Amino acid sequence: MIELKGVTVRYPNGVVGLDDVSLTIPDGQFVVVVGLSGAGKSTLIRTINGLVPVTEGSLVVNGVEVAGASNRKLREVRSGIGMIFQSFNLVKRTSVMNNVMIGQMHDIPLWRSFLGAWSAEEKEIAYQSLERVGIVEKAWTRASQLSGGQQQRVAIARALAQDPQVMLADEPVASLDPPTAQMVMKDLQRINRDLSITTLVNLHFLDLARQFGDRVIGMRGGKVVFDGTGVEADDKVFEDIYGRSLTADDVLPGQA
Ligand SMILES: Nc1ncnc2c1ncn2[C@@H]1O[C@H](COP(=O)(O)OP(=O)(O)OP(=O)(O)O)[C@@H](O)[C@H]1O
Repeated sequence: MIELKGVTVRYPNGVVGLDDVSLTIPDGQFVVVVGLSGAGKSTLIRTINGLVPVTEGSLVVNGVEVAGASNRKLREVRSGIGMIFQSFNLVKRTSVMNNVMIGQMHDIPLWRSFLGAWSAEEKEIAYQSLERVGIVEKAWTRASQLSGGQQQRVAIARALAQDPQVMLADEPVASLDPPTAQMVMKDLQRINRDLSITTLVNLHFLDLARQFGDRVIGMRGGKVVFDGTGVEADDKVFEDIYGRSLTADDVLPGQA
């Protein structure tokens, strides 16, 4: 479970990234977070992962208080959280397999990961993770030779190999074409349902948010301004979240 109570995040330059946010995200929920650029979506994800310190309030992730936590505690929290980024963040010049192995690295001494001296069990976990995203035949391909959608699948497999309780995805489909964006969102949804991994996905396309958000959280100016289901999130709700009328850029191209 993820629980924020009155969480405010103030960056060192004085900008408020989160403004008195209270949220409870039960285990296994699939949550889509929407809002314009600068609304605080990335700050929310980075705060849950302990990368940005909580200025005020309480944030408990899987039973651990993150606000004011020691580096050791933060490492413990992070080991249970898989991260997915817009830009995939793979090591491009090495194989898919090695990239996925990096997901298990918090359990593996660094020298072994450099030598690629993986145990049979570690390899099995990596294969299973690649199977979950349907890309096992690419295990020994260099990451640089994959399409964007394939790279994002490898990034998802890398996160899965970590055996996370929570998955945080920051604009995971923003660099992908519309059909590939659909496929990657379906991968995330299927994994959430099959493995009950609590999943938070930042999105800016409202049609994807409606389609995939069992729960949609709308942010504006660091505050939660909507919290409901994808079905409830009609155009009026999105206009309130965005503080403006909707435009063609707000939907995935080809879906309008
Ligand atoms: N490291 C930082 N230092 C100072 N201010 C920051 C920092 N990171 C983000 N901010 C500010 O915090 C606010 C929230 O930003 P955040 O990146 O969380 O928004 P976002 O909704 O994820 O937008 P985007 O989709 O553009 O990333 C913005 O005003 C932003 O300028």
